[in-house]
This record gives sequence, C-alpha cells and structure tokens, in this order.
Amino acid sequence: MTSTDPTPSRVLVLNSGSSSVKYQLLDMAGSTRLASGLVERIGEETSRLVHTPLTGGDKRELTGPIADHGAALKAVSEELAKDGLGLDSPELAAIGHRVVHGGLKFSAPTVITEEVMAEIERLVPVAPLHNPANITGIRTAQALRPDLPQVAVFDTAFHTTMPEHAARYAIDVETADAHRIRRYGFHGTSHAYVSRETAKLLGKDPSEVNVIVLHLGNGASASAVRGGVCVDTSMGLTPLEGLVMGTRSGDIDPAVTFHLERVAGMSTDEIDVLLNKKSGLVGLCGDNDMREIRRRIDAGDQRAALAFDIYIHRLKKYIGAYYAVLGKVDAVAFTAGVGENAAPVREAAVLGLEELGLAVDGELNAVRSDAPRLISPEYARVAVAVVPTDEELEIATQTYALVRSGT
Ligand SMILES: Nc1ncnc2c1ncn2[C@@H]1O[C@H](COP(=O)(O)OP(=O)(O)O)[C@@H](O)[C@H]1O
Ligand SMILES: CC(=O)OP(=O)(O)O
Ligand SMILES: [Mg+2]
Repeated sequence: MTSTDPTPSRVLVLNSGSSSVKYQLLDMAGSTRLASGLVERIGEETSRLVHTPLTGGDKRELTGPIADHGAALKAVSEELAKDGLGLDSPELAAIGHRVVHGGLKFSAPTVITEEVMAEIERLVPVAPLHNPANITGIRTAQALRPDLPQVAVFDTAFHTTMPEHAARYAIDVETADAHRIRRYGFHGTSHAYVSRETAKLLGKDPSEVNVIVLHLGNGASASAVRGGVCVDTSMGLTPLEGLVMGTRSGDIDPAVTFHLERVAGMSTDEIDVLLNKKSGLVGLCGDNDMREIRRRIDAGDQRAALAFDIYIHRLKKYIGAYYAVLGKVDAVAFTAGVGENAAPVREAAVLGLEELGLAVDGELNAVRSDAPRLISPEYARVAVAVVPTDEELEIATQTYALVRSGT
C-alpha cells in the first residue's frame, strides 16, 4: 500500500510463549512482511532479541536481561521504531495475539474486550505456562495502542470441531462437566495452516484430503484432519498430553501423579513442574534440543539414543492411531522446529510403516528448504511432506479478516 492509502493495512502479530515472543509485522494489502523477530530467554539474565527488518537493513541482536513479556514487547516496539515501523504508525490496523487456551467459548478469532480477558484469565490454571504470557502481551499492547483493535487467535479454536467421542475423557460425566474437563487441543493455528498447505501441495482442496499433521516444536502435538476438519488431536485439557516434547512428558499413566504424591511425598506443584519442565527429552537425557541430541547420538551417547527412541516410538504410535481414526490417509505432514529440520526424526517415524503405504525417500528427506515439499518416493500410497508452519501469518490473516469485516 502507499502512504496516501487511507485504509490501515498493517498487522503486528505477537506469538508469546512461556519464555519467548515471536513477532511479525505484515502489510496485508501488499501481502508483504515488513519485520520479524524473536525475544527469547525472557526472565533470565541472558535474554536475547533478534530483529530482522525485511524492508532492507541488517539483522540486529540485543542481549541482556528482559524481565517479562511486557518489557519484551516494549523492546520490540523500540526496534520497530528504529526502522520507521513504530507502533504509533497510523498504518497499523490491529494487533493479533496468539492465545493458547480459549476453552470452549472461542472457536473463532475474537476482538479482545474485558470479558474476553476475564475468560483468558479464568483459563490460566489449564495453560499455566502460556496464558499468563499471552495476558501480559495483550495488556502491554493495549497500553501502547489503546485505540487499536487487539484480536485473540486461539490455539484451541481449530479443535472445537472434534466429535464428542474424541474430546471426552472416559471419566465420570458429572465431574468432567462441572470442571469443564475435556480434550481441547492446542497448536490449532498451525494444524489448520499446515493441513491446508498440505492439500495445496497435493493440488487438492482441503475438503478432499485426510491429513495427519505432526507439529514437532518444543511443545509437540499431532492431529487427525479429515477434509479440512480436525477430528482428533494429542494434546488434552492442557498442553501436557500426547507426544514426548522438549520438556514435557506427554502421555503417562495418571496414577504416576498419585504415586509421586503418596510415595515420593511430592506436592502437586512439584509434580506439575516435574512433568511440564523436567520431563520429555530434557528429563530423559538432559537436552531438549534435537540438534544436540543428534550430535550426542553420533558421538555414541546411549542416553541420548534412548531418549530419541522413546520420542520416535510415541510419534509412531500416534501416526498409527490417527491412521486408524481416519481410515484413509492422503498425507502425513511434518512441521515446526523439529519436524521441518530434523530429517532423522522424519525417517525414523515412518520406518517400518511401508505396509501402511508410508515411506520416506532418503535423498528427498535430506534436502534443506523453506518450501513445502514431498519427501515420499513416487510409489508410496501416502504422501509424506515437510510443510513449514507459519502461525504468525495465519494469525495476521485471521486478525485482518476480522477487523475488515467490522465485527
Ligand atoms: N536444524 C535443526 N535440527 C534439529 N532440530 C532442530 C533444528 N532447528 C530447530 N530444531 C528443534 O526445534 C525446536 C524449536 O522448535 P519451535 O517450533 O521453534 O518450537 P517452539 O515454537 O515451541 O519454541 C528446538 O528446540 C530444536 O529441538
Ligand atoms: C501449546 C504449546 O505447547 O505451545 P508451545 O509449543 O509454543 O509451547
Ligand atoms: Mg511453537
């Protein structure tokens, strides 16, 4: 757009994680990215902001303590201002926020009001690592631009289509309903985007294909998407259930928690920290970064090798489970930090599944690229794909559409 265009068309997207913020500034009219960046290790002495202006100029890096998500957003705002892209710009149409837990109330992007904030606040106990960071990000953005629409795009929204038999746990119905205990699912923005992009890669409409999406980042989840609609997903009431993650256990026997309380004398809070922050890959081998784990395996480290095998075994179980749920699978799509970059994970996850029509071509799998691509051999009945996610673009698209529609 030009500076004479009266319609503001820029959207700032904030994807606040437990200790990081990813952000992008996009011009939706011109479909261009103006800036992107990441603030990581928030709350530590060694925080780091990496800002990339996409309209020219070099990447900039700032290090030093950033106390919380509020301070992080202020630092981001200062960086944007240096490029003439400050938050005070009249061209900014809205700020889009990733909100991890929206419960059952929010199945679509929503303009944030005080009622919406109260609901996000109410859901803090079921997204303790994420919703507080989202709230701080929203409050800071509101203070910087009180006149702008702030829009929440919920991780849970895409999963609200799950049938009752997938969403309900087999526990006492009255207790479950009284406390709103059910499978909500997360990373929905990514599952939605990646399942659509996978259909595009196959040259089909999303309504025509069944896809298993494997979102493997630090947090990780799988979903079964039938004709563009989510029918099951691995995360549950909270983002703790399902796959083995960087620091989270994923599935365990729930009785492990009573056992730790009764026999090991641990408090509920201690167990919470154990399962959310000291488990998964980090609990198994001391590292949560797949790059480091692969390096250790190559050097002959048995603990790292076992951690990898446990990670893959779980992943394979979910591929099998969602294959059965869908009946017919057109594609398995790998995405997020591990899924997009770790070829050995992709290879190991489908190894031995030839009878299901799944295979990976070694050469295609080794190619490094930012583009969506097939890695299965021609003969395979099921397409295996690497489809980079773009949660920020999806949040911006949904935010802008909502603001333009004037609702
Ligand atoms: N080149 C790579 N090879 C293997 N794993 C990688 C690579 N790059 C990133 N990762 C993995 O991706 C993870 C981060 O994924 P990401 O989707 O950014 O997670 P999150 O959004 O949860 O922070 C890292 O912890 C690391 O394990
Ligand atoms: C919901 C969730 O696990 O998010 P993240 O992967 O950003 O931690
Ligand atoms: Mg993520």
